Amino acid sequence: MDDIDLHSKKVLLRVDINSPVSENGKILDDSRIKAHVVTIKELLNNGNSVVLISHQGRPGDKDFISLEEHAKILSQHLGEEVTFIDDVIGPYARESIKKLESKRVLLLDNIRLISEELIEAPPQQHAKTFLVRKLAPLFDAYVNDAFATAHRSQPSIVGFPLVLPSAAGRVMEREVSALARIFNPEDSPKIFVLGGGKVHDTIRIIENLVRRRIADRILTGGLVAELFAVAKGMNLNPKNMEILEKLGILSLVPRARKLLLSGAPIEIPVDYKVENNGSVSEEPSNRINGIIKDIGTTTAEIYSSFIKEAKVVVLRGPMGVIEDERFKDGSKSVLKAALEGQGYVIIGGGHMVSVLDKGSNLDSSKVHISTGGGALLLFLSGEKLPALEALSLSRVSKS
Ligand SMILES: Nc1ncnc2c1ncn2[C@@H]1O[C@H](COP(=O)(O)OP(=O)(O)O)[C@@H](O)[C@H]1O
Ligand SMILES: O=C(OP(=O)(O)O)[C@H](O)COP(=O)(O)O
Repeated sequence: MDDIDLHSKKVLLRVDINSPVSENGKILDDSRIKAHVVTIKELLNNGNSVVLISHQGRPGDKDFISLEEHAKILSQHLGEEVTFIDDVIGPYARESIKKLESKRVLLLDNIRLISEELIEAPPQQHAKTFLVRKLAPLFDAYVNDAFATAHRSQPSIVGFPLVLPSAAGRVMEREVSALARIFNPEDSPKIFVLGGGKVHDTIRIIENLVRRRIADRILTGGLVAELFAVAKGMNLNPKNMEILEKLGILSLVPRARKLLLSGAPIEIPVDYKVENNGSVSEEPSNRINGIIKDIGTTTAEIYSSFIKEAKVVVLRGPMGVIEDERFKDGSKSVLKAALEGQGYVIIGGGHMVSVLDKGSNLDSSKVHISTGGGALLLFLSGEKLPALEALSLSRVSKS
């Protein structure tokens, strides 16, 4: 933001306020919303008017909701009114942007309401989308503060830097510089605790970690663990297999098997917390009758013993269905073990971060809480992030 003129301009600011959402559509954790206040405040203090864009969830998922509640929460943290615009690239949004006065803030609705936003493609292609062509002419500059979405080559992330003066926001800058500084490939043992539901992203991350020999041990939870359990030939029972099938996770079994046969240091749970007709119990991994909802107590204890020996621990994605209080224990256990251990701890992912005890005062010299999950891990595993590549293209094209 120090490299381009951001004074008294109209600025399009891409943030990532994608947050964990309860079954009834309420925001469960506002960490990501709070994180962007620093960038927004700086832009407003320099006389800019700011239009925010972000996604929430994915079409078809329960957490794919409007950003109206996000605007209310952001207004509280910012201490300024954030006007929610019930539109994205239509005439109402464009007129509101044109009329926006200095030092005011708008938040457009969920950017993934625009079908183009779900397409992954190079910056040159996305610069020609309706989304970019409708919005870019209304702005003087584009700032990308969405580190947590930096791994997505989608229009709102990579399409604008080729057509507007662009810069990284303060959250993006802080994450990239902090992670580059703290993540020393030489430190070992390095343990990765990988859970959650984005299994297609996570297997790609694990393949990178194994190929580059970055991880000394990978402890799995969530749906990631179930993939590797199936790959190991374990019988998870038809109910769990149906869930995995519906999510397209079973198609990843060959890749998981290849990783296991290559000797990748991947651990899977020895027991699970399951739900059966509404009741919760624990079952050994070789006799699963219920629907898997969390790792079991024995697994949590074993994982915790590994974690406490690590020099670096990276955790991303919860061990269980943390939207339900009954299935938070696995995630809480591994987080507790990491924070009590002697190693450096990096915690990422919207859902995993939401499990942290808000009251705990964490030692910033040994803990980095990232706003990113998949983006964090792909960055640590050595992949180039499309958002950063697009910003560097912008600098080249400007010069
Ligand atoms: N065993 C499980 N079965 C189904 N969903 C799970 C399970 N464990 C975790 N999840 C889901 O994973 C989701 C979070 O995954 P992900 O987005 O990858 O994590 P993060 O946001 O921390 O990166 C949560 O919605 C949670 O309900
Ligand atoms: O929550 C996010 O990623 P994460 O689940 O890896 O933390 C980002 O907002 C990206 O969301 P996406 O994975 O739907 O593109």
